[in-house]
Amino acid sequence: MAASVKNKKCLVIGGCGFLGRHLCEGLLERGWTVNVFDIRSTFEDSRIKFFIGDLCKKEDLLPALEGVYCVFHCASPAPLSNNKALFYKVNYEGTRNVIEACKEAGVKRMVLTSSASVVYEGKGIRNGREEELPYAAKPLDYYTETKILQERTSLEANSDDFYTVAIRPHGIFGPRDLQLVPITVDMARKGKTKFIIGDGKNVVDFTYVGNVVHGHILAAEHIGPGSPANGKAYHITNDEPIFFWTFMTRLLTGLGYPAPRIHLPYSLLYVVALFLQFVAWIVSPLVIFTPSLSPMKVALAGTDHFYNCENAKRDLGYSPVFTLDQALKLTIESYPEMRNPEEKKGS
Ligand SMILES: NC(=O)C1=CN([C@@H]2O[C@H](COP(=O)(O)OP(=O)(O)OC[C@H]3O[C@@H](n4cnc5c(N)ncnc54)[C@H](OP(=O)(O)O)[C@@H]3O)[C@@H](O)[C@H]2O)C=CC1
Ligand SMILES: CC(C)=CCC[C@@H](C)[C@H]1CC[C@H]2C3=C(CC[C@]12C)[C@@]1(C)CCC(=O)C[C@@H]1CC3
Repeated sequence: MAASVKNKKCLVIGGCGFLGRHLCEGLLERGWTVNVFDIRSTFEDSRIKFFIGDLCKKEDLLPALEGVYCVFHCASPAPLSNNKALFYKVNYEGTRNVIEACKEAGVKRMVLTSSASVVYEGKGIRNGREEELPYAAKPLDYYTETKILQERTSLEANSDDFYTVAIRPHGIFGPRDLQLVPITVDMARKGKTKFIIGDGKNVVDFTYVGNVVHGHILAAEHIGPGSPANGKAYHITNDEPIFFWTFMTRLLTGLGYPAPRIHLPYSLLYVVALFLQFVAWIVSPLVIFTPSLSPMKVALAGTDHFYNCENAKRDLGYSPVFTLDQALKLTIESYPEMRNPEEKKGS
């Protein structure tokens, strides 16, 4: 049964990021008192108390944890940054630090933002269930490798004195998104979205940020003494699997760009991505460069990866609040600056 959270105080670690800020807005609407902890400041809100610091430093965290009922840990370095040292420092060592600081400050609950990619290693996943999918034995990138360590550490910390739960969103998109929409538009403006990787029939989940926020808040309201959610991981999706390339076509055409139309062999692109990754590794002692075509991106664009969220429905009372149609409309409308500048000239 969901606990009453009226005026309970939470801390959103990573609250100045894409998901974090939406989470703060959702929590405030739900009646929570919200503190934000982040390494940077990106917005102001008189209802929120901001703490700027590094989650890897306990002395930075402790003041922000005073009187906190639940911590939402959704901080991470940028998923596609490929910075191995930073991923380990923040996602693994930093999360251990967050757990220690929570216990020292007497915080009893933590909701971790994990990722559905923790079970993904480039092979197709269709309607994947949490209890049927092991952690990826061969993660495709350092980000995923450290998200696995982060989730495992967080769930192992679960006890009757400190309740933890992990939310595994997949392919989050929405207003103020820093990954999916900006990268896709950048590719479109460089003429790189005319290609379809593979046969274009791979089915995936994309999850609207409002639904991810809803899942996080439900998780915080449900963990506690005797809850089946304690120490568990939950897939949170839109529950509307879609062809990856149908989603991309709707996003691109909705922003005034042409639809992808030229098929390229998946295996060829994957080999090219592996070669570029090898070259980047060879030259890394001299220069750091992150190829835009990575094995992870190619795999995500060319294989099935959609997940079952029945466990979240059963244990958390989750169901998506926004449909994919509503979500795409809200997202496209929120990005006037991302529209194709050529469409005006053509009209
Ligand atoms: N975007 C997606 O599609 C998905 C995201 N996720 C997970 O959701 C969470 C949020 O992702 P998203 O909102 O996209 O990411 P963002 O990068 O937008 O937000 C993360 C925030 O955490 C901050 N941060 C990073 N390092 C530290 C640190 N050492 N101390 C304090 N704050 C720090 C970031 O600051 P800075 O920008 O300066 O690094 C940023 O403000 C992440 O855990 C991610 O793994 C899971 C599935 C899909
Ligand atoms: C037309 C075309 C190929 C556009 C590129 C879209 C990509 C930028 C996104 C498609 C799937 C997205 C995705 C993530 C980042 C952006 C994409 C690769 C994550 C890796 C972000 C962090 C996660 O935890 C998992 C996400 C999986 C899906």
